[in-house]
Amino acid sequence: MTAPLLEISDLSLRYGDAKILNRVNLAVAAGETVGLVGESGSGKSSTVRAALRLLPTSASLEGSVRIGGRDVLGVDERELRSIRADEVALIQQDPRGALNPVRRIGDSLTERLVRVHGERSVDAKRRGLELLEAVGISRPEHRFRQYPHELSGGMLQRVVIAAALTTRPKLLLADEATSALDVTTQAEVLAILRDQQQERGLGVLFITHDLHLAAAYCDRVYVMLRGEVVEELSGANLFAGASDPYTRLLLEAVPTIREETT
Ligand SMILES: Nc1ncnc2c1ncn2[C@@H]1O[C@H](COP(=O)(O)OP(=O)(O)OP(=O)(O)O)[C@@H](O)[C@H]1O
Repeated sequence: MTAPLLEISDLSLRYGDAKILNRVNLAVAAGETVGLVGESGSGKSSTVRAALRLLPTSASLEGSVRIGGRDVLGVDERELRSIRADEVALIQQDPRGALNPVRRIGDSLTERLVRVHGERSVDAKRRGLELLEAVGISRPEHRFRQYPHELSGGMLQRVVIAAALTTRPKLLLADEATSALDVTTQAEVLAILRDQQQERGLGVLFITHDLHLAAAYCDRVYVMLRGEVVEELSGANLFAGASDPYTRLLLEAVPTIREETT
């Protein structure tokens, strides 16, 4: 087996006396979709943000995170920027928060390629347009010139996915990336992510509250409780195979959780 794209080992996180993560272990290999589920506050987002060193300075971290074999917690700022630029992309729940409201879609889409990767703007534009088409946006030239407020939430999330893919990451961290979308748009966006993943052999860490979605969409699923990974199951076996009492409780509470999140 090849080395995982993301390997989190014994990761612990504290803010002062508050212990947020306790010896978290998880891995994502190329081509794999790995779910991370657990109730609100269990530490899912903190795990992802810690993996990218996107935490406030008050955070104290122990353990190790390797992305593409590189030691994220040990590298200097320069190498950290290179890991973030080359290896990984983060997609969050709110596309409006991810896009600058006063910049055109096209500029948001191409700026990392031009500014971080030094591509010529004409090449960046070509790639941006190709990706808009790939994520199912019609008339990409027209959309390129528009501003975020002119697009629906579903369309914007497609733009965010396209923007995440511009720099050809190997690993996608999707933190409730489809949770704010209506069911039909969610299904479309998930299908696009799956296509892109298969085409590029991306590894995806997929954080979700939705256990049915995790079971259907993920190859493997980690279950978190109060900052710890309590169980790891295959997606297909999530509902039938859970042995941890908390996982069982979480699964039994599914209708309630789904109502709360809609
Ligand atoms: N900057 C911070 N300072 C102190 N505590 C924090 C900070 N950020 C997060 N926390 C705490 O860490 C815990 C885990 O939060 P986190 O957002 O990782 O959970 P989550 O599982 O992603 O929840 P949700 O699904 O609601 O986003 C929570 O108790 C939260 O209050």
